[in-house]
Amino acid sequence: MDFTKMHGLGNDFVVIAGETALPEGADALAVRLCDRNFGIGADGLVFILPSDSADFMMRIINSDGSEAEQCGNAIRCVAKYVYDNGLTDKETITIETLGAGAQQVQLTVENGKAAAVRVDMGRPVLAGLEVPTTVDADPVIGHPIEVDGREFRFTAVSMGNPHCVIFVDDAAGFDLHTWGPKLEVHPLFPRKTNVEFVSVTNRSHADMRVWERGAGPTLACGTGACATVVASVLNGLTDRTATVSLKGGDLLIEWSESDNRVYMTGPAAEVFRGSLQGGLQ
Ligand SMILES: N[C@H](CCC[C@H](N)C(=O)O)C(=O)O
Repeated sequence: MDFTKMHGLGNDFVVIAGETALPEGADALAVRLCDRNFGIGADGLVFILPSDSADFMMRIINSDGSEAEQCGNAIRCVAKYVYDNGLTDKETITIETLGAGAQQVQLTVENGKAAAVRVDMGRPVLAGLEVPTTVDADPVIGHPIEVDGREFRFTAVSMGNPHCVIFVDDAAGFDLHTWGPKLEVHPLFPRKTNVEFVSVTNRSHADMRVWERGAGPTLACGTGACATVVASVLNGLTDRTATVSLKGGDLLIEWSESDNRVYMTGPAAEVFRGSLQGGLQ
């Protein structure tokens, strides 16, 4: 069983193509392969599968074995993989995910390889009960949430997966490891949540650090960057097009006023290829 190690701004994945459906035990396999000491090491395990409604389907399993509905950095990696490996010759393709259906993906090709990738990440879901949260409001902006005696104010956004966006003075210096895991499992989020700490520097730029549901601290989060710009607009802090700087690099995000869809542009990279001894067991 061959695999390809890829990343989007350091948010890294083991990518497996060629299966016709999600294999039995994909959760346990993700835990094993994503282990950075005893496995390959990655934030998630990604399967490229056939689709009835798009050119390809992507399914993503976090390193803790939980399946996510959507993954922005992984979808750019999948787009690069299918083009670079000749599974398609189209530079505009569609990829289906559980959380957003068939999404249009535009490749920028350089020297025969996909370089930058622009993804239609779909429409944000802002109704609190649909994110989901337990807050019956639409949208949920600046809502109080308390953990260990400390109160934060969050804005809730779903990009197919849930996000808890909190504005702080210094995202890069914020104590992500203390507060991220507590907020990830807060009862206000029935399906847990990704947590973004954001400091806005001007109308077209924000710094963001992320604690991901099911993966912990990652260097970048594509859906989180989308949620960051949506929340920043809802809070009157940025314009609808902004660059989000993550620990692993920058993503350009546009929340289009005309179609209410969020577009994400960023890189994807292949690091190495390998084969799994003993297949998918
Ligand atoms: N951990 C996320 C999935 C990966 C999202 C992130 N890596 C991205 O690039 O969007 C979740 O459980 O919702």
